[in-house]
Amino acid sequence: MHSIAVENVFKDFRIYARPQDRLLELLLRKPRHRDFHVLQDISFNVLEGKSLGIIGDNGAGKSTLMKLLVGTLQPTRGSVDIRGQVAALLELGAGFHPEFSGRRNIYLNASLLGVPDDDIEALENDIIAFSELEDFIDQPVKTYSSGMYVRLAFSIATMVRPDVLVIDEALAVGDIAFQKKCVQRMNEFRKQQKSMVFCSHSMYHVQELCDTALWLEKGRIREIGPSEDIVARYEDYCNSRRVYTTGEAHANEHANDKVLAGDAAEAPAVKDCRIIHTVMRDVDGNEIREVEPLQEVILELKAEVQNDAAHCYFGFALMQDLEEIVSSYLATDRPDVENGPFKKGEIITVQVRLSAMTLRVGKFHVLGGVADDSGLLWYETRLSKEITIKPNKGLGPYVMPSTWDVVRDMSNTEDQSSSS
Ligand SMILES: Nc1ncnc2c1ncn2[C@@H]1O[C@H](COP(=O)(O)OP(=O)(O)OP(=O)(O)O)[C@@H](O)[C@H]1O
Repeated sequence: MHSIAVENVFKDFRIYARPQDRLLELLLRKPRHRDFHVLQDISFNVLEGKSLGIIGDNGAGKSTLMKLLVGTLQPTRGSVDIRGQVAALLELGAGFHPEFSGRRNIYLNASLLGVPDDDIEALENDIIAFSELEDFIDQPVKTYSSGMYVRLAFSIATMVRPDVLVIDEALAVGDIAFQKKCVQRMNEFRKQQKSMVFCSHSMYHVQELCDTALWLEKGRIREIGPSEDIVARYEDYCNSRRVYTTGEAHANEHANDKVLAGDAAEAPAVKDCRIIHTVMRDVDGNEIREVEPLQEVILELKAEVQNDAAHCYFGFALMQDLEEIVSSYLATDRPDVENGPFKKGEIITVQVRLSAMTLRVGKFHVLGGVADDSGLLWYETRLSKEITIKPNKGLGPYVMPSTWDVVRDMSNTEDQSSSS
């Protein structure tokens, strides 16, 4: 059964060239606006217990869609149906009264979400503890920083145990430690078979937290499907665009090549190489998502060459929390590793064999990357799926290959002296 059903939704905003046109339109009853089609023909379902990520460029219409879901905006056409109690975390500070203290706002918000006063009393301490705002909870929220606002709003929205949680980009505001807590809380929420819609520019969080992802482009659904696939294709699209911007010099160089080759009418320059996948394999070549400490493993990226005479420099990194590189392996430092020139259409498989996996605990991703010939612009990157280190005995984050030796010198023992 679905908890959210969106059918053929359109949303237009009226744009007035001058503020007074709005009034004139009312008075003269003649249109003085133009319609801006922010969302067009949006349809999707979220099944009970499932989570949907909404991704897309700035201005694609994500926040507008979230507001339609929670009912703060009405669609111009089409229908939105949500079953059950919805808690939302949308615009910063929305739903808070700025003059009230954090504590009063807990009551205000929770009762708006339909929680009876007695229940709010029981939740109050947990909400405050989760938000870590004990010292500020009796201050008016207008004195809060944006991070403090989000802490309180997130704590309230998740603590009141709604059926559907709608969160717009909230994680970006908090610090890393609080982000981790939020992700944990959202995962617990999923385990309780509640539904969630989560809008974010963090592809990592969308991949980790959402079953399905919806890619909005200029107000229309470009793709919807398993979050891993959609995120990968969106990253591909972003990477190719990044080449045109941060890699302008590089792209121009190729554009010039084409002009010189008499091929001026060709489409804009494309990046030299596109990564098809990044995976970790065991020594028998099987893809693995779990690894034992000290296991011999292979990091692999597969790429397609998209331009003739391309020089590509490959690299890998093991990433924990996607913030921290724990080790890297870069061909830019290694003249012995093949770097081309490659031919357009070639499929290249690059492997690095690690004789021992020295991480002892936790989860990580393998990041595969391709740099241009300057070695400075990593214009294409692709993450593997999450890989877990199998539980094992020991302490500390690392394990090193080791051998033991015990040497016994018996020359001073009694046995030795009596026998001599
Ligand atoms: N009330 C409004 N009146 C007119 N235009 C609006 C209104 N609200 C949003 N828009 C426009 O609608 C488009 C989509 O905005 P929206 O905030 O939904 O995008 P978004 O995908 O959430 O962007 P971002 O990633 O930057 O947050 C933008 O061009 C924005 O300027």
